[in-house]
Amino acid sequence: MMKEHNVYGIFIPVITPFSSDNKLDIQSFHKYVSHLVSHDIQGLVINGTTGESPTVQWEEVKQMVEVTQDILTSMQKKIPIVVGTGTNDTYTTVKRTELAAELGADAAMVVTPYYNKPTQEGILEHFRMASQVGLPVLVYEIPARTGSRVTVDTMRKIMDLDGVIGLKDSSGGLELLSALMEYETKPVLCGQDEYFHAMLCQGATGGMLASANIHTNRFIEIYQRFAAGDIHGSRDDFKTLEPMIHHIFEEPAPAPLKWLLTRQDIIANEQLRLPLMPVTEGVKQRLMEVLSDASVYR
Ligand SMILES: O=C(O)C1=N[C@H](C(=O)O)C[C@H](O)C1
Repeated sequence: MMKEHNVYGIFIPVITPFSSDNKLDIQSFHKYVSHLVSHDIQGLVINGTTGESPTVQWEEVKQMVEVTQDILTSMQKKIPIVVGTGTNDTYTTVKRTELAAELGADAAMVVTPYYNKPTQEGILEHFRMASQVGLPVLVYEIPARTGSRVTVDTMRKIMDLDGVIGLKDSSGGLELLSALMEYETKPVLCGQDEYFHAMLCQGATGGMLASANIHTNRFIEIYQRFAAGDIHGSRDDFKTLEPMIHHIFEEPAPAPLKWLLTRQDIIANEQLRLPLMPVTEGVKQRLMEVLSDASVYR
């Protein structure tokens, strides 16, 4: 199981590949995860936003976790598998966190409850219940998607819960992170790709970055250069990736990413489940402008 000291470096949130008839394409998943695991990544996240969690069934999550475990065993790699278990219903979140623990996941990623707009007290209780399951919990704060924002005060209380090992901060700026850094806090991963370098400078211990599915080694190098103290060099490297990151998030995720992975022949199909739609020609064009063919296939 994951511990606080494992919350650093580059975590890759994986996409969920579908066939053209909208079934889980487990063959593509196998090829794709084997490719990712061949890089020096710190961990994988199944059923995150990038994994299209709102339209993925638990049975499919189970299959993806099992295939990932098989791949890690056969490649003799030991990296944590984090599973997204959070919903806007505390009972279901607890149930899913229990199921993830039974599956042998190393941690659960629990998003702030969305849509029903709970009070700060309700949000704290939600995380208290999830953290009592016994599987380490990574808190996932993403107000732009959830419709609720956790205050610094509440986040500090959540981070103090025994079963919580860290935060994935997709809060949309540096305010939450800098406020937490004023106190002793558990590790925080950047979950907002365009702020990756800025958040490292502010004290983040790494990133959970959908865009690191592409140019994975460059993201790892940026992290490693930063960790070795080369702030300016790592920033200059990161700047070269910013246009790609911008276009990967120009339309709802993970449509642009699925298209790129299909182009790279890593997955068979860019299919998404409705209501998500395939990436438009305009974004494809702009992505191709910033990624020469040679660099896309790197
Ligand atoms: O997969 C995720 O979960 C991620 N969520 C963030 C978002 O939805 O904006 C971005 C991050 O790159 C991955």
